Amino acid sequence: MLDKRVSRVNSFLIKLLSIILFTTHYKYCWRFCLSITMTQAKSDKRSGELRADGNVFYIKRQFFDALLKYNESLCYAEVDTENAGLVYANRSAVYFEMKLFDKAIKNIELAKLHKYPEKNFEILDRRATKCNEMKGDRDTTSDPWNLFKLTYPANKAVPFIADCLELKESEKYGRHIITNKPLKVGDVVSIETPFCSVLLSESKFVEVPPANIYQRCSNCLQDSTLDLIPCSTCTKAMFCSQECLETSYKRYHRYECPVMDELLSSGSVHIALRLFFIALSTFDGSIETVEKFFGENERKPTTVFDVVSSSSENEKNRTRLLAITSLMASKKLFSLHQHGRILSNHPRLKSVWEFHQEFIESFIQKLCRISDLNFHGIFGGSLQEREQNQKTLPNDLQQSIGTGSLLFASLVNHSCVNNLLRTCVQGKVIYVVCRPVPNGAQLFDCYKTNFMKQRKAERQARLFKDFGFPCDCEACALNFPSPPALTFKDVKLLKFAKKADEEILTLPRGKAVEKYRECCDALERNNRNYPCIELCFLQTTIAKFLLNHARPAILIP
Ligand SMILES: C[S@@+](CC[C@H](N)C(=O)[O-])C[C@H]1O[C@@H](n2cnc3c(N)ncnc32)[C@H](O)[C@@H]1O
Repeated sequence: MLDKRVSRVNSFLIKLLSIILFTTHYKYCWRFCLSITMTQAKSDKRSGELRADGNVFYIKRQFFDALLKYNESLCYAEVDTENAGLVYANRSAVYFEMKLFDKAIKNIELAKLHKYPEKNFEILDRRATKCNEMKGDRDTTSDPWNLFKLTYPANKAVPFIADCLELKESEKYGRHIITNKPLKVGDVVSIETPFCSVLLSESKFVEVPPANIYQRCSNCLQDSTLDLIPCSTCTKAMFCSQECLETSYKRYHRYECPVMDELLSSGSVHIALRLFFIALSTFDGSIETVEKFFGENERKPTTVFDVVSSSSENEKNRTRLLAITSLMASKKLFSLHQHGRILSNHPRLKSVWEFHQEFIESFIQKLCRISDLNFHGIFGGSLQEREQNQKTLPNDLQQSIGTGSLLFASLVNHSCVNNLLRTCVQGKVIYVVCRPVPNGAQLFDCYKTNFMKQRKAERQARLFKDFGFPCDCEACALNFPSPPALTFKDVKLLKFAKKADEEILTLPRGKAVEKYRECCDALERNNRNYPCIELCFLQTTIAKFLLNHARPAILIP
């Protein structure tokens, strides 16, 4: 009994003490909740451990895993020590074994530039000589860019889209894109580099490749067969070239570098903050000028079509920033807690945040609302070679690797019976025509609610909830039947379509391209029968082909 009373008194005293401590030191408790993780520092010890892990994979001829470990090791290598040189030399050995002789030579040069021990230069020189002798041995004809080229001359103002595309505006559709020329199935109408894109390191919503940040360029999202160079300061960003490194540093990485760990685990916060950093750099770091510029141009609706091709790069970026902030925004209210936490602890931006918090919050809130309707997923194929007996599943063709803000694609409206397919090659977003489009007609993407996969009520509810418009596309207005109610009209074509669908992923690249072209022709010639099961099959087949063809040309064993 006595014990019980003592224990109750004790627990009361502990609670009282905690309350006193919390209230007297609440300032510090608050600070503790607010603190952020700064990016992990370089460490030769860690670099050495990772290199050793890479060597184990190299010996087992698991080159993909070896390169990943070497990349991580490079990121941790301290500046001006021999560690980086040793890793570059090891990477050159992997590329030599893979018969990628240009990459092997490039890595030998990098090793020499990064303090690789001079006494061992001889080993590298011998490898370089062999590379030069064996160069040309490897077939690189399977480059996806052979197929992904604009079908028509480029638009003068927007050079990455076909010149037949025009921007229109109407009460019903808002801004939208039409063609002033009939378009055929298979036509490539845009190849867009996102204005800003971020690599995902993890995501609650989609599966992201492991160690994604050591697989692709942090700036343009290219994979470069893992031949990347590290940021010289942080351990969480790699680049496909010196140019990408410098561009990224100039545009945003100088602000991201100290807080990369925090950004990479922050999901969609990352892209909103990156856009804010780009805005800041575009105005030479002056938040006052950013505020003035957006204040003055607030009511000036701008699109990518307003970018003046003869203007300076900085002028173009100002217009592009206005085009981003002119995109449609949702009405949701986003929590800016995480953004604020990062900025208020940022070693360079603390005071900017303190004195301009109101403007920064309203600017970031706007970006979050825009991202809700307009940011696109960026996809990439796995870089790792599969085992022969492992069947390729359509869902595995491309994985989510990043998020991007796209100035042109964000002007393309939705239809449940879309006439465009979207695919991604090396971080660029490509639109390919998948149904004939007559002169003057609108181009439509599909916001994930295709009539072949979902019934009308379900599609309409989702579109209204996520994008706020009542869809009355052809499929919704004419009540297109969804499978299994969808019937066939031409049994011969149905047989062809089924066979093409079965074999498109297993044919060698060249043969697959021929089959794809046959499918495009069949879709073009039989469009009058739309909708029917055989044409829907053909569309699924070309979609699969485009995803598969967009995968990296060189896979790593
Ligand atoms: C990515 S934006 C497309 C461009 C947009 N129309 C504009 O003016 O900026 C997406 C928004 O466009 C509108 N939208 C897209 N497809 C539509 C359609 N089929 N009918 C009506 N509005 C549509 C919706 O408001 C949607 O939230």
